[in-house]
Amino acid sequence: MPASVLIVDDEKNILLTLSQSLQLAGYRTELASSGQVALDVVSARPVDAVLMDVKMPDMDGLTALARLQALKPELPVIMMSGHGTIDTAVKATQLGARDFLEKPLARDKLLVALRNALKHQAVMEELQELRAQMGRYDMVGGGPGMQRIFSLIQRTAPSEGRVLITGENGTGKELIARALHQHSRRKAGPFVKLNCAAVPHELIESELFGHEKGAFTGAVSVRRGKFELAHEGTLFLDEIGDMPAAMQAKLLRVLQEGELERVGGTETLKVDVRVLAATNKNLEKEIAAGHFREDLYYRINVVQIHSPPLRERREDLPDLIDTFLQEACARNGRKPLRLSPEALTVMAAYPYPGNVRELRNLVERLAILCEGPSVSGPEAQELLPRAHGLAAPPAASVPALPSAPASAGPALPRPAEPAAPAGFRPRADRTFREQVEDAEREIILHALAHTQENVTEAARLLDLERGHFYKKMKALGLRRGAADKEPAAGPGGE
Ligand SMILES: Nc1ncnc2c1ncn2[C@@H]1O[C@H](COP(=O)(O)OP(=O)(O)OP(=O)(O)O)[C@@H](O)[C@H]1O
Repeated sequence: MPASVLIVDDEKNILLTLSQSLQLAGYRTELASSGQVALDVVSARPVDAVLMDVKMPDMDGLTALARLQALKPELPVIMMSGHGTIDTAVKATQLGARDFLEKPLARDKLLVALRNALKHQAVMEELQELRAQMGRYDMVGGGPGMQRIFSLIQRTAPSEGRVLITGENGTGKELIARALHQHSRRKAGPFVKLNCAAVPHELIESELFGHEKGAFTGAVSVRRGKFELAHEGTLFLDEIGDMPAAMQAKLLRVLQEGELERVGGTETLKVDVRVLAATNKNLEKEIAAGHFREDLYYRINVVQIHSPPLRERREDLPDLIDTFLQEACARNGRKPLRLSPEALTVMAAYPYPGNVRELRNLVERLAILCEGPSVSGPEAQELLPRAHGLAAPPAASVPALPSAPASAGPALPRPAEPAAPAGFRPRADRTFREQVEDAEREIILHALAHTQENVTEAARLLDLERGHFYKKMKALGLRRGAADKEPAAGPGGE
């Protein structure tokens, strides 16, 4: 349907000439002889754009513009005037006019202004829609990759279909699983997670199916498994590619029959669970190598959602950085920080082998270490792992960071131990104590980054007792972030 333009002018000839001209260009037109009539039309029915004279009796164009903006702030209005002064044009723009044209109007200019206004409008509407979707899914990113994911979530969530979510570590697979649950018919039920890679092989069966009292040494009481806990809800099997072969066969049976027995039990339990699974492995290759059952693969892979690595969707970086920066500033009780364009350029060039999780950690460090109010290019450069090959900047306020892998490999490599902050330079403007604290903070943040924010694992890596590690974090002003993956109870706790 052609776009409709409301033309507002007290001169009848102008109304008719403009109307003819716009209709010839393919627009529908409505005519209003005063500001008040324009307001009535806009209140009564949808209009795509307004073209309005400034000088009119009764209500002048600027007053009408202010009222139209109050009524429909998103409606694009182009003002026109035969007596246009710079002052009037500035005022009109301040009031929200999209453009200002001088009379007599040149047809070409008018059509270009109108086309631009409508295009701008369409982009704004699209953005609003995306923002609404992001808000709905707790996920940030307006690029084509994320749009595809939002659209798949929207279509898949309400079904009972099993979904396999693939992608490198830290790309947001768990967020996708949670969004699928939150928008499913099971949303009032539980969302239960099991990280198959985090549970010792000998315990995975009892984690999934539960056990009876005395089933094995240490089974001192009956315990319900994740399947039972997820009854009438969703079970998210993270890192399913790491599930031991014997368990794959047992899982297949539950998926086929919806029945299970607790370890050491004889009673058959019926469960109503939707299973979502995620992996950073290529399961087809795992099948070819004999590590994963093909029949299980087809059972869990009814719909596949791939979460691309961050380096393949750099267009999402500004939004992600902005969101994480504001969150981190609020969490650390500091005024909002801004990223300078130079800092954004530096950050956009980094490959993020640890994907969004790594970005989030880097931004958290910025919020803790940068003095602000805006992050400079050298500060951002100093923050990024050196192995990325960026030239060392002159002395900056952020201490140097340890090396990290330069390649953008398929998964975030985890060193056995976090490296000490190599390249740490003494600084004349910090006391010895402050520099020691800076270094401690760096080591802790680095350990957390390499254990995917798992506090227990990070403490273990640094050979610190967990309670001591917490105290140290607190003393250094580091709080547990929202992304903290510390399990609440038992391995893979939700
Ligand atoms: N699109 C996004 N918007 C906002 N935050 C995101 C987005 N994607 C990922 N994150 C954040 O990045 C971190 C890692 O996300 P998540 O745990 O979902 O990744 P994952 O792919 O499941 O990782 P892993 O494979 O290591 O378990 C979390 O803090 C999450 O909130």
